[in-house]
Amino acid sequence: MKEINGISKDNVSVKLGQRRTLDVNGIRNRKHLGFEHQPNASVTASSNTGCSSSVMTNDSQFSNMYMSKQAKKSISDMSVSCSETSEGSAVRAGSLEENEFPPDVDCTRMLEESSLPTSFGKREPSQSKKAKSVIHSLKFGGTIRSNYPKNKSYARVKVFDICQSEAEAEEFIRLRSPVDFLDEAEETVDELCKEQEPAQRVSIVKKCRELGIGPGGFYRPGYKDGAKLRLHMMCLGLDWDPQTRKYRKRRQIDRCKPPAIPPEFRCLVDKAILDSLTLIKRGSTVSNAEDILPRMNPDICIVNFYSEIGRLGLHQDRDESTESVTKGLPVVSFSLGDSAEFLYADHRNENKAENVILESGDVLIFGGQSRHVFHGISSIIPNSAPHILLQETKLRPGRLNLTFRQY
Ligand SMILES: O=C(O)CCC(=O)C(=O)O
Ligand SMILES: [Fe+2]
Repeated sequence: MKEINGISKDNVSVKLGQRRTLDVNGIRNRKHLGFEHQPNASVTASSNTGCSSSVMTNDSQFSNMYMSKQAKKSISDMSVSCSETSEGSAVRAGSLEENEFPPDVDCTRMLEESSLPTSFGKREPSQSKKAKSVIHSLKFGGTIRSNYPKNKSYARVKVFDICQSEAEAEEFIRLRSPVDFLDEAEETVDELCKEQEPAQRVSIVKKCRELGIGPGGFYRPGYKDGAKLRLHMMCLGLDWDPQTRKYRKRRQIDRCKPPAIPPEFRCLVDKAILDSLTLIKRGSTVSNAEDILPRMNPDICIVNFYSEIGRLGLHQDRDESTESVTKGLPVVSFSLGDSAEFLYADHRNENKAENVILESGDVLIFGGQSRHVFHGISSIIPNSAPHILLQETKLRPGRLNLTFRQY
C-alpha cells in the first residue's frame, strides 16, 4: 500500500455517488468521453473501488466521494482531495502561468476586452500602477457592481459570469450534443438523456453564478508582479489573498466583502463529512472516527472556476489558523462541470505527483494527517461535464470547484 506521509493512497480519495455508482462506471464514462488515455485512471479507480463500493447508496447528494484515506467521498456533484507535508514553502505561485493564459474569450461578450491582457509574453503592469490608470469596468448586462466604496481608488474588478448567455448556451449545446459523446454500442442517447442531474449540483452552480456576478464575485487573482492565476476565484465568508496568503474580511483588490457561505452549502459539507466518517468507521477499527477525520464548521469557501485551459500548481492549503491546520480540520472540495486531473503528493514536484480524475459531482476531503498534502490541478478535460448539468445551468466550458475550510 502506498503511503503519502503516512497516509495510504487509498485514503486519498473515496468516491460516493449516485450518478456514477461505481468507479468502474466512472471508468466506462471516461472511456466514453475519450479519456481512456488518462494515465492513472485505472489506478485511481482501483484505489477508489475498495472504499467507495462499501458506501454506495442511493444518496442523491453525492456521486463520488474522495477522501484522504480517512475521509474521501463524493457528492452527486463533487469530489475531494488531500495533501500533506510538514514543509511550509508551498504556495500557489506554482500555478502562475502568466505567459500562457489567453484572454477570457469565453466571457468577453459582456465585458471590456481592454481589461484583459492581449499579450502573455509580457508581464502585466503591477496592480498598484494599474489601479491608478486602468479602472476596470464592472459592466454586466448594462449594470455595474454597485457596492464599491465611494472616493476610493481601488481597481474595479470586471464581472466574470461562469454561465453563458442564452445565445451562447444554445450554440454550445448545438455544437456539443450528447451524440458527440456516445461510444457506439455502450450507451444510447436515450440512456444518456434519462440521467437526471441531481438538483443539488444544479443549484450549487446557479448559486455560485448569482453570487459570482455580484459584489465580491469572481475575479482573476494575481500578484504584485502582474502574474495571474489561471482561474477565476470568488471567496465566501472570508477573503483569501493569494499575494499575502492571508484571510481578511474585505478583499484588497476592491474592498468588497465576500458574500456569506449559503446555508445549503454548509449542509452539504456537513453531510459530506458525516458520510466520510461513516465510511471510515466501516473500514477501520478505530474507536473514534473523528480522531482520523475531525469535523469542522466552514467559515471560508474558495470557489474557483477553471476554463478549459485552467490549472493550479501544487500547493498546500495552510493559510488557515494554526489551530485549524494543526488539528487537521478537513478541506472539503466539491467539483462540478468538466473533469480535472487532480495532482497530489507529499512534495512539490509535479512530475512525481500522483493523480486522480475528479468528475462533476465528486467530493474530495483532505483532513487529519492528509491536511497538508500538496495538491493542484494539472488540466481540465474538455467536454467532460455532464450534458444535463450544462443544459440546466448554462455553465461555461470548464470546471467549478468549491473548497470549504474552517479558519
Ligand atoms: O480545484 C481544485 O480541485 C483544488 C482547488 C484548491 O486546491 C484550492 O482552491 O486551494
Ligand atoms: Fe488547495
